[in-house]
Amino acid sequence: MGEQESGESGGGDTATEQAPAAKYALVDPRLQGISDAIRVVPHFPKPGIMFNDITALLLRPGVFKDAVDMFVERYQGMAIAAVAGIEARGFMFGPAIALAIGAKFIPLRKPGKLPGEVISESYVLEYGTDCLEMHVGAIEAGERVVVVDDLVATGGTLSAAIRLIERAGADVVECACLIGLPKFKDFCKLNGKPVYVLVESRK
Ligand SMILES: O=P(O)(O)OC[C@H]1O[C@H](OP(=O)(O)OP(=O)(O)O)[C@H](O)[C@@H]1O
Ligand SMILES: Nc1ncnc2[nH]cnc12
Repeated sequence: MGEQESGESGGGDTATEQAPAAKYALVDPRLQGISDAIRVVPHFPKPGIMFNDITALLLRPGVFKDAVDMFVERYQGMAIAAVAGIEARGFMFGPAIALAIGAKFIPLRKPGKLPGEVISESYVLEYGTDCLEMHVGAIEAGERVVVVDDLVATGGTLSAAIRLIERAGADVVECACLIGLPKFKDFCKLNGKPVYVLVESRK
């Protein structure tokens, strides 16, 4: 696999030359179900954005479990102390992964939501700007962390998450997303950290 780790890349050229329905068949059959369960909504939340909606996947317990299982299989046994989930959609996958691998879950929240002392990092989005916050003391120096979100587009959100965790002295082992937008293929790593993506956005 390349520096942008991808669940779809393991089958090499043979997989990418298949008809769309068989795109992931030679890599891991679960990936096709995951890809098919993601709804693409054109022009949401504003014109020109092809919105990848994971709520349809959440309605299908078998597919939802496949996605969580694939991350669990990747990170179990890697001495991961914490899974950091990005609000809001990273909260839908991160806790299940954390429990399964015996790690703590750290919510990285949008501004003003955490009651304790926080550190903050701002970032630029595909459709705006935002900020992530983490409680001081949630993580200890030297701990190994996986950052989880549903999707990577520009990589700005994950980069802010990495900066937050590194400011606390912890080690980001990898970032994990269900979906990578095609333009993200141009990135190799974010802040020097690998990004593992299960499927590429269909449109
Ligand atoms: O790679 P990027 O360009 O940074 O974009 C990816 C981020 O955008 C979406 O979240 P959004 O900010 O829309 O917030 P939400 O989860 O609260 O809807 C998505 O869930 C990622 O967190
Ligand atoms: N195209 C997209 N679909 C869903 N979430 C997103 N976050 C940023 N870009 C997105």
